Amino acid sequence: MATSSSAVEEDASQSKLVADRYLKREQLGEGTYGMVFKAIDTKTGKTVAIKKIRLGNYKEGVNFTALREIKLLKEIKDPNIIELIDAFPHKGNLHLVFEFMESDLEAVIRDKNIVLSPADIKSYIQMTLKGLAYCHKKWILHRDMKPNNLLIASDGQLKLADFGLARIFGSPDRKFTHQVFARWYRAPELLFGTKQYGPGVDVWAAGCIFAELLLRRPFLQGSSDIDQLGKIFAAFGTPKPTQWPEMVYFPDYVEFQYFPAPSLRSLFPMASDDALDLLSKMFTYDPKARISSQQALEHRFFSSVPPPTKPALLPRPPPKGETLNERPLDLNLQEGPFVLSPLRKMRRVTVNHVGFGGDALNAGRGSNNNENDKEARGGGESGLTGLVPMSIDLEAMFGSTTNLRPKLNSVDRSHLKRKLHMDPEFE
Ligand SMILES: Nc1ncnc2c1ncn2[C@@H]1O[C@H](COP(=O)(O)OP(=O)(O)OP(=O)(O)O)[C@@H](O)[C@H]1O
Repeated sequence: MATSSSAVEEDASQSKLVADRYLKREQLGEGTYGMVFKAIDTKTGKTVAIKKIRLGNYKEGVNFTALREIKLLKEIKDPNIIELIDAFPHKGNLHLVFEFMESDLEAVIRDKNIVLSPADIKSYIQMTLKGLAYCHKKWILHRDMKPNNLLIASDGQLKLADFGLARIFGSPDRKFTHQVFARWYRAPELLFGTKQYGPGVDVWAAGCIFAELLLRRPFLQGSSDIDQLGKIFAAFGTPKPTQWPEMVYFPDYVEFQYFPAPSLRSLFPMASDDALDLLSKMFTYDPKARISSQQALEHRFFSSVPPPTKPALLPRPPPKGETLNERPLDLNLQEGPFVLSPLRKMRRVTVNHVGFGGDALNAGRGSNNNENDKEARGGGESGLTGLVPMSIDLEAMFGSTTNLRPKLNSVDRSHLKRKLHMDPEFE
């Protein structure tokens, strides 16, 4: 996304120059480590994203190890890893400058106008695994893989963002509202509190992202670490010590009621046999037996038909910051004219998607209640429509699994707030 030199000059008069090089533009958002701003790199004319990391949280400042690791990150060059262009301290904050990315995988998954074909899903998950394999080869773990950390460039390339930051700046604090969602991608060994983990944690998370691409909603949405484990065990069966001998020695190990594994096919009815085989290997409990990112790339899923879609041809949401005005007018998205005569009937009909194909008509819901609307649109939490068949709801299938999963159906309010862009404090 290059900017002409005249545009740079014009901008220079309006915006603030940071570190004598970057013209600061609007704020893009705030994440675990601090604010992110859009900026123009006057040296290259390119648009960049600057992550401003609050050093106040790191009492001794960034130590030498951290600086050495940041230097290492700058040397990572791979088409599926976001490029760290520059790093510098400014006014007590550390600034990390990254290439600017138009979108992210979370936006793709949530965009109801996007239909993802099996070839598209294959392409997105292949790019994810390629980025992971590159870093794992260099012994760098991500540790915080989730769809909004998988950014998408204007040429369709998916790039892993925030690589290595968890190691440098410490594991993100799960107290932050925006971090709660990362739990859904956490491997069972992390949930059991082990401090000795490896690249398998990223492979597990990639498996969750693969599942989310297939289902178009987060796969296992735990409301606490224990609930997350319960949901994992309801999906894949409670692990037996013979299956995963180290499990019982983990610091936070708790014994769960035995629950047999349902068939993977019942969870992902539309996935190919190859996709299911790869998923089962990514979701192997014992991290030592779990498939590696490189082995996953070599799995027959990627060589069987259909071939993965070329990145440039992948369906993508409109770039960030693009307003509806810039898109073709869609009358379905607009409010129609008001009715001036008294209403005879205040009734609205919405369609509720239940499981796959089990649509039920749901009449008379209030139109101003976001949560009701979301629920009515199907899936509760994610509010996704049945663009692709939804998976079977585990509880609906297996009846009472409440011992395993105490809050299976509870809607995560903070997630809703985030998805609806509401203030986390809002009640
Ligand atoms: N390289 C980038 N290009 C464009 N936008 C970016 C880039 N990096 C981050 N952003 C945007 O800035 C915002 C904050 O990003 P950040 O990565 O700090 O947190 P997050 O991904 O929202 O949450 P978390 O910290 O939990 O991962 C998000 O909207 C993100 O899409």
